[in-house]
Amino acid sequence: MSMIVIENLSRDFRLVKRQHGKWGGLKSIFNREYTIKKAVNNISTTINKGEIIGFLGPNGAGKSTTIKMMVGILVPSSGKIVVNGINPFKNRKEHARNIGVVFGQRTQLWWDIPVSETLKLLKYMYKIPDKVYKENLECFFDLLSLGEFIDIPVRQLSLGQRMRADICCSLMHNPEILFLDEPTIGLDVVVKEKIRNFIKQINLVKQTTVILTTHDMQDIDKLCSRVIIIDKGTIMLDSDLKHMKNRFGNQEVVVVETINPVLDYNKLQIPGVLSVDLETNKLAVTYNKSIVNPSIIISRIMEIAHVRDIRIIEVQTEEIIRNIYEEISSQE
Ligand SMILES: Nc1ncnc2c1ncn2[C@@H]1O[C@H](COP(=O)(O)OP(=O)(O)OP(=O)(O)O)[C@@H](O)[C@H]1O
Repeated sequence: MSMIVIENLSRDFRLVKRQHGKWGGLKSIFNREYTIKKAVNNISTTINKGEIIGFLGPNGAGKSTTIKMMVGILVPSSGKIVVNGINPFKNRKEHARNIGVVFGQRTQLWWDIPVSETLKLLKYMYKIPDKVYKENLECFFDLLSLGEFIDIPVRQLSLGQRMRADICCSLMHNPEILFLDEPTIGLDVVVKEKIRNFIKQINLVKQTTVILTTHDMQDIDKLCSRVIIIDKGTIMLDSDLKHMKNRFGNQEVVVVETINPVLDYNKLQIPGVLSVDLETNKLAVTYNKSIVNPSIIISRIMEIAHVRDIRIIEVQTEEIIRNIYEEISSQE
């Protein structure tokens, strides 16, 4: 079932053109000229119920602008956007009941009151039935360890506690879709892991659709089944995560520890081998796995060395995304 349908969606911003020279500032007051910035340029995609989408792109690519249109706080310049059957901008009230939103950089909680009071206010605002409120509070209490800080005013919370509170509040009304903008930014590894496990669990149990923007590739690896990469307002890649890894991450490295130094390493110059790095008693062979099978490389190594240990290292998502960004920028 389609949860979000986007067709030829664009959003322009009108920027005042700076006039140069001595009288430039004065001239631009009386005779304004504008340039048009195409922040989102004719994008189309469909997101299904229960998907967790990593919405990626370099700084200024158009991620936040797209999310703001999905959330209903920015009106598109052209094109169509339907979220759970609703036009987000025209039916903002109805839309608000369907979505949860968390921006990592700023909180949506009331600064001076404890999280427990905020939750009661949300119950009232969203008209959350007693049963749903109780069930969700019980479920989120343990998963997010709310007990540590639920009665403390928000302004006294650490970043990790505040983020857990924000995520809890965004889900109390059982939204169909959760928008997360950099949910793990600035958090320590333990809290990051807690938040990722929580999102995964909610997605599994409630089939909540999740749209996630992040610059942390561990978020992508641990959560997302699909990634959409945007740059200069245009979708550059919309792919299943596994498929993306196969397409762009076709390199692996065989790392071998040897008993004696390897002398005859020229025997490893076979088609598909990209590089051979040699240290005393250590050898790292990088190869294209769609051209050569690691077993061939390993058997060649066995012929020329006494092996103590052998490992195959997969290329990390971080590196794959970096390769894709580099490829995108080299096409400009
Ligand atoms: N209100 C605005 N007025 C003018 N230009 C804007 C406005 N909002 C965004 N832009 C421009 O639109 C482009 C896309 O911005 P956007 O914030 O959507 O990028 P982003 O992918 O979210 O970047 P980041 O990862 O840095 O948050 C940028 O060039 C930005 O300067």
